[in-house]
Amino acid sequence: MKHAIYQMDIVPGDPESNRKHVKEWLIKQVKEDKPDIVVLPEMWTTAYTLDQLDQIADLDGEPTRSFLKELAKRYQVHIIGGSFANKVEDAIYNTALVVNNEGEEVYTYDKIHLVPMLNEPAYLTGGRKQARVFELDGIKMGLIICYDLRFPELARELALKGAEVIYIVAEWPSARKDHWKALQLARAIENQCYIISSNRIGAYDGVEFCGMSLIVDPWGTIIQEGSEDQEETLVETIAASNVDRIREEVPVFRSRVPEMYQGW
Ligand SMILES: O=C(O)CCC(=O)C(=O)O
Repeated sequence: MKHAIYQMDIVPGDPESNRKHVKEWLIKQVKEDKPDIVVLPEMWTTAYTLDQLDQIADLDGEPTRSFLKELAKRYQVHIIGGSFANKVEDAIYNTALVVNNEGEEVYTYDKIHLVPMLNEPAYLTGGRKQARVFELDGIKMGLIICYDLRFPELARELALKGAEVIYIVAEWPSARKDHWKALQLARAIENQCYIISSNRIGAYDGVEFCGMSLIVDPWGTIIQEGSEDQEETLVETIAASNVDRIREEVPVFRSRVPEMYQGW
């Protein structure tokens, strides 16, 4: 499955302009080197303009949901649609959306863990729906959002539900870039699955973001790594058969003793 991961910069507080930018990028990708699936970063419509979200967040997923569905259908590409601020009644969620290449919504997820360091809990509501595994082209996939990466329980839960690939959509700051990389390697090694991330570059409100989008294979080897400061696209074809091979070679899942980890 050929991936194109977009490590993009984001215009703060201007969803229209970011949607236009993503559309132009996708059309170019499809023309040059058609991917099967594309991946966008966290909060790519607005960036972390938390104090403006009440005015500029999507309402019940619109218009970003229709925008992504239309793009996916027209260009016949699956879209891991990063995440966007999404107002539902009085609450604003950090919502991720996945659509298939027929323009159908296959998964939606609200970021569970909110970031105290960015004051997220003052503006956003944490998701309380269980993360699920979804399937595209016969590959089982999970998705987490940025700070969720620090909670191994969540990635493990997805792996136990069968995820062969876990996507991470992020706006991860440069100040903690070593954690960004190390945690992704750990999640790939311990869960023996692909970890594929899209992180923004650029800066907002004094916070710099570190790019370094990654494709890590189920052995924990980095097969692609984005730069720290350039908009760029990582293109890579992955084969889910590597997951089974590595799980046979080092049979961690068969060696688990779950009754010893209760209370996790
Ligand atoms: O955990 C971190 O250090 C960064 C998390 C973050 O920036 C986010 O979830 O948006």
